[in-house]
Amino acid sequence: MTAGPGPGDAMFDNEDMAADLAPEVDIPTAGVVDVSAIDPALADPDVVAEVVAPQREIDTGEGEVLLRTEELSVQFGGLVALDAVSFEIRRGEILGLIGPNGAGKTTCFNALTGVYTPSSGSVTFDGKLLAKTKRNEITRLGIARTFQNIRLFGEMTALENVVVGTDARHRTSVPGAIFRTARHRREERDAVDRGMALLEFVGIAPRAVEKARNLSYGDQRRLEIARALATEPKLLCLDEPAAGFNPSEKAALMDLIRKIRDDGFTVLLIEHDMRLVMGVTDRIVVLEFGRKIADDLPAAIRANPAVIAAYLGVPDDASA
Ligand SMILES: Nc1ncnc2c1ncn2[C@@H]1O[C@H](COP(=O)(O)OP(=O)(O)OP(=O)(O)O)[C@@H](O)[C@H]1O
Repeated sequence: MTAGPGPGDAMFDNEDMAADLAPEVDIPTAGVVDVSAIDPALADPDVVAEVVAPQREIDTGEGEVLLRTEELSVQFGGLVALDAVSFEIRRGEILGLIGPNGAGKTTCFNALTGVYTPSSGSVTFDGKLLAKTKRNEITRLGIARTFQNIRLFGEMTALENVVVGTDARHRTSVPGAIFRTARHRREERDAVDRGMALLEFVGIAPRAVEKARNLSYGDQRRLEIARALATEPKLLCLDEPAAGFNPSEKAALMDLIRKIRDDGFTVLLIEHDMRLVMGVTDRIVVLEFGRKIADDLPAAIRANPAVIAAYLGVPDDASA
C-alpha cells in the first residue's frame, strides 16, 4: 500500500517487531548492552566486512535459485492482489521488484515473509517449501526484511536494536540465559561485537548508544537494515529503503546495497526510484495489477514497451 513515509514518520511498533523475532528472547532495554569492550579492530573496513558476512550454511550454491515462487496468489476478499506470480531469486544477486502503486509488491513481500498466507501457489526457499510457515520461523530460516514504515524499538539504543536481531540466531537455552552460562556470556559478547560491526558496516557506529527514536530518519533506515542483517539472512528483503531520501542519501544507499551483496548476501529490493533500481539491481521483475509483466535485465526492462506503458498509464496496444 502507498505509505509515503518521510522524516518523522518512523513507527515504533514493538509488539509487531517482536512477533518477527524469537518470542522467547528477553529484549534488553536501553543501557543494558555494555559497549565498553568494543573491539578496536572494527575500525578496519575489511575486518568489519568479514564480521558482518553471513556465517551460516546455505544449501543453495552461488548463482543457483535461492527462492522460487510458483503461481503465487494472494486474495483479499474479491481482490486478487497477487495473481499467479512465478519468479526466481538467485543466490548472490540483487533482484528488483517494481511496479506502479498497488501493483502487489508489498503483498508479494508479505507472502514471502509469512505475513500473508498465499491463497494458492508455492514458495520454495533454499530447498524448503514454505507452506504456512510462521513469520518468526521464516526469519530463522533466513529471510529478513525491512518495512516501508520504519519499525524499531524506539526506547532501545541503536546497538541494542541490532543485538536483538542477533539474538534471533542465538543457540543457548532459556536456562542458559538465566544462569548466564559461559556459552551464553560468549554469545552475548559476540552479539555486541557483531552488532557494532553491523552499525559500522551501515555507517552509523558513532550513534551506537543513542536511542533509536532520536536518530535521524536516514540513520533509522540504516539501523533497520543493520538489524535485518543481524539475523544473518540468506535473503534480505528491502521494502522501499530510499523512501523520503534526498539524492545524495539515495546514492549512499545504492553503495550500501552493493556492499551488502558484495559481502555475500542476496537482496530483494522493492523501490520506486527508477534511477536507484536501474543502478543497483542485477535483474528486475515487474508487476502490474498483481501480475508479472516482465522479468529481465535492467537495460531490457527500461526498453520494455509493456513496462513503459504500465508506468505511463498507456494501454499496451497503443505503446506497441
Ligand atoms: N491487507 C489488505 N487488505 C486488503 N487489500 C489489500 C491489503 N494489502 C494490500 N491490499 C490491496 O492489494 C493491492 C496491492 O497492494 P500492495 O500494497 O501490495 O501494492 P504495492 O505494489 O506494494 O503498492 P505501493 O507501491 O503503493 O506500495 C492494492 O489494491 C491494495 O489496495
